[in-house]
Amino acid sequence: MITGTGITKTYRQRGDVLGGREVRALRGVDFAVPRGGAVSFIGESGCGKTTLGRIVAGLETYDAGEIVIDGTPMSSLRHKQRQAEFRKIQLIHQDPYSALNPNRTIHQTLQAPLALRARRTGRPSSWVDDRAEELLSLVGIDPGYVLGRYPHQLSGGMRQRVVIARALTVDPEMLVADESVSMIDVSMRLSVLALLKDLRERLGVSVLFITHDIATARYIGDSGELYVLYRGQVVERGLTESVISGPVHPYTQSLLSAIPVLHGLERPGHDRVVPTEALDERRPDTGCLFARRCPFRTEECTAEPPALVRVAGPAAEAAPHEHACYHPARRSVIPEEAA
Ligand SMILES: Nc1ncnc2c1ncn2[C@@H]1O[C@H](COP(=O)(O)OP(=O)(O)OP(=O)(O)O)[C@@H](O)[C@H]1O
Repeated sequence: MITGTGITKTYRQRGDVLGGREVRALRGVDFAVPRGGAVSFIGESGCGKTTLGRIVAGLETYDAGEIVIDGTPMSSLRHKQRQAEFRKIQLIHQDPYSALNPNRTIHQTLQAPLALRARRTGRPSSWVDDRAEELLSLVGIDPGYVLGRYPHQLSGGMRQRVVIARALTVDPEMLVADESVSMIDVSMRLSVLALLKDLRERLGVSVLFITHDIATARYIGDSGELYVLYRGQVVERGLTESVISGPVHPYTQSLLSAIPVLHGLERPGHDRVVPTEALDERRPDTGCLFARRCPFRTEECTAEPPALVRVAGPAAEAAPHEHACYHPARRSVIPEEAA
């Protein structure tokens, strides 16, 4: 189980006339990813998704909050121990062109971390090659074909699978896939998604998925949870299906309304949610961060920030459906027509 509480991160950007401005990338984010679970974070560009993914994978520092891995708070550990714990969480680099060393064969790429693992766990050196073959088969590629080759000799899809095989060399508990930095094309994206889903089912590895595409979040996290991030804050969360089929926060509704109608599943309604005002990060917010763009705002919204609370109604679901809004309502969403 991997949890985060109150994760906060502010970047100081240089080059401003006033000598730098602060960007509050994350403002107290709480999350929990159970073992074998799937959690997706969704939100528009700049909402802090990539920052969160990098923090969870131990690649970025945070200003406040706590990450707990299998019951151990990371703040209680020394640097080396913390690194060892964060190794349980592997970020899958979604740019297979730069993620692999071009001067190393796939065998060399996998051999280095596996040899380290063999030493740490007292396994014989013969285990290294067997495991490399096993991992490549697991991600659906023929070891005989790829082991002796260099990255440039492989297709983009194969390279992406090698990147995932390399992440698996340390037997991670969780994979973090940040699709918002993805450089791969649509068909490759789909096969990576299918592979992640398969690995989750077969290995019990949990998946933290970061995307701006609600259809992707639905596919990857069909039995998991969806968190909607807006300007560094979770504004709605719950089981993926309940959030998608019954969003109550106007921001989630505006995200959903941007999905093209593909199968006639989403029906038009009368009160489409459309953000009314462009965002200006420099204006201070006193209440709800979405208030300035929200068509349902009242005075209350700009006075005090709303807390994350349970959606009213029977609470029979495995994970509570929560929202941070003074005017939550199941408004119908009008998706844009597919061109
Ligand atoms: N290293 C950095 N230095 C300064 N500001 C940063 C840095 N990294 C991110 N930011 C800022 O923090 C905010 C959140 O960025 P982040 O990349 O986490 O968002 P995102 O939701 O992943 O966006 P995208 O989908 O475009 O990747 C943005 O305003 C961004 O400009």
